[in-house]
Amino acid sequence: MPDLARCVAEAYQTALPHRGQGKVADYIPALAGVDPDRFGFALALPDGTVHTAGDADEAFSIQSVSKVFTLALALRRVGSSLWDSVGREPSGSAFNSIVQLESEQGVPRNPFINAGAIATTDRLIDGRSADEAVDEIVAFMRARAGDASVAIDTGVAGSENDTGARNRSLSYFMDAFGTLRHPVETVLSVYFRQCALSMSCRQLAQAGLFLAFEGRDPRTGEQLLDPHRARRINAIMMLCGHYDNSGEFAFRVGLPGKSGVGGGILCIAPGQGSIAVWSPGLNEAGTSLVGALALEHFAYAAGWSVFD
Ligand SMILES: NC(=O)CC[C@H](N)C(=O)O
Repeated sequence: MPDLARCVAEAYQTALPHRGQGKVADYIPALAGVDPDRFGFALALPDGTVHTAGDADEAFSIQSVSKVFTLALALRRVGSSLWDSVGREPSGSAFNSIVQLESEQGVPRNPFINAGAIATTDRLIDGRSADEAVDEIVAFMRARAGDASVAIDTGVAGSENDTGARNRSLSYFMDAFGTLRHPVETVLSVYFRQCALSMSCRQLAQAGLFLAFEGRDPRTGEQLLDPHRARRINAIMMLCGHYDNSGEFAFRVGLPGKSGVGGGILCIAPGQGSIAVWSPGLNEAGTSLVGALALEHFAYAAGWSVFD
């Protein structure tokens, strides 16, 4: 059994000299001002232990990492009929690409590209108001993180709404094909807010634990999702979690993961634990450069790659 506290410390120290590398996302103005030198790491274990390093308690915008949780909630709510609205193949394209939507009749490739996440959120709403859906998401994240302070950063959500031409284009294009069941602005009002959830590495790592333990929160014993659904979410994270950088991430880290343009990455080590890292400098595909480096080192040191 590896000394996990030491693996965390070593992964952090190994990636630390690279802090500040990469480019902070600036297409959402509220994210542009985040300090590029921030770097946090948290490993949550099933017995409730959390090993941390660096800025692990500072809240950041989880952005597309939220797509993992809305996928879980949508599957819980509408079951396998979700797959009428979205596929589960890697796209090989950028997170906000529109090109495949035209030739593929408005059905996005997978739930982790923006179009697919918007389609997933549409199904999660399931006839409710946007606020009711957001309340469910926030309540779920608070319960999973074990922390009632988890909240939406309304400044970031407003900024996304103000600069949301691209996401509106994706949504109206899907709407034209009949993919969406609710008005575009209702769906986007949920989507922008889920992306603007503000959480720390410690909170996020704890929130991911149920995915490492077959849909069951190992701390409370609650079965939150059918085991086969948790397994499938991990499969989609492995193949699609980093857009056109998913192959590289699997090659280097070997764990299901999901990145967000806020610089956060959630990684699931099935049967072992859940890891969250945060550092705002991104590689070209929008994945945290320093975060991926730290995860690569950690997975290697702990022997936790699913291919080990
Ligand atoms: N990759 C991301 O994190 C993108 C999320 C962002 N809110 C967007 O929709 O553009």
